[in-house]
Amino acid sequence: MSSFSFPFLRNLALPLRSLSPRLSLPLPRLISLYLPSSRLRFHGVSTRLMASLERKHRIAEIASSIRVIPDFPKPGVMFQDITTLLLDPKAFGDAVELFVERYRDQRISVVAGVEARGFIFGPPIALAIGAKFVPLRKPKKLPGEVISEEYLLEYGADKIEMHVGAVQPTDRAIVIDDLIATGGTLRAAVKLLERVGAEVVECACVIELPELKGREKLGDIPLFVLVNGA
Ligand SMILES: O=P(O)(O)OC[C@H]1O[C@H](OP(=O)(O)OP(=O)(O)O)[C@H](O)[C@@H]1O
Ligand SMILES: Nc1ncnc2[nH]cnc12
Repeated sequence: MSSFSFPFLRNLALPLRSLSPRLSLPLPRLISLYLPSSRLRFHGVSTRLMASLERKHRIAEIASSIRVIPDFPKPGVMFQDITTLLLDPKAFGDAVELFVERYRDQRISVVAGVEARGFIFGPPIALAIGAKFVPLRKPKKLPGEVISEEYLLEYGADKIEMHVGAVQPTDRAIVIDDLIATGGTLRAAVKLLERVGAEVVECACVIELPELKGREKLGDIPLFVLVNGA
């Protein structure tokens, strides 16, 4: 958002240019020299407000790009389909960017992604923040020695596995998935990481289904989500 989106700055620009024709300072710098401090404070608040509105707009676009399919894969489930989000590069990029903004300066060394849809969001986040990506896979997919955790789902039971040696006790990890429903999957992921001594800083999902109260299963581990699903 340029400073000149704010009308009072736009109005100030013309007289300043004529007052200081020989000054070769960039216009924003020129304005900051002339503006009273109260105006600067106002400008700071406006910039924060614009950033917050911009963030809300990006989140609304992400939410509207997710398709909801009733009764899939079984009656009564409102399936949150993120494949339509992936078809929209702006919304997909914004989703990744919002996670990157949150974790960039938190010394995260591991991004653990849950199969299958955590494999879509996890790797670009890991690359952007300079962390390793660790896949948490469904049973019998990983070729090396594994540890595993079983869990219950909204529609069935499952198990996830992690390679022994992929995560060290010194690692600071986040767990990424597309969605939290009952929370069983993320709880199993957290348990895997904690069993090898890593610190789990937070779990992060694009979508939360708040009615299923999944975040309560995570205990003390914070959960960060972008949107609520129906
Ligand atoms: O909070 P929970 O109740 O544990 O459910 C959330 C999990 O369910 C979905 O995956 P699913 O198990 O359907 O596997 P898939 O991604 O391989 O389709 C989703 O991607 C999460 O991983
Ligand atoms: N309602 C839902 N939509 C998409 N994935 C899910 N995983 C568990 N519940 C789900």
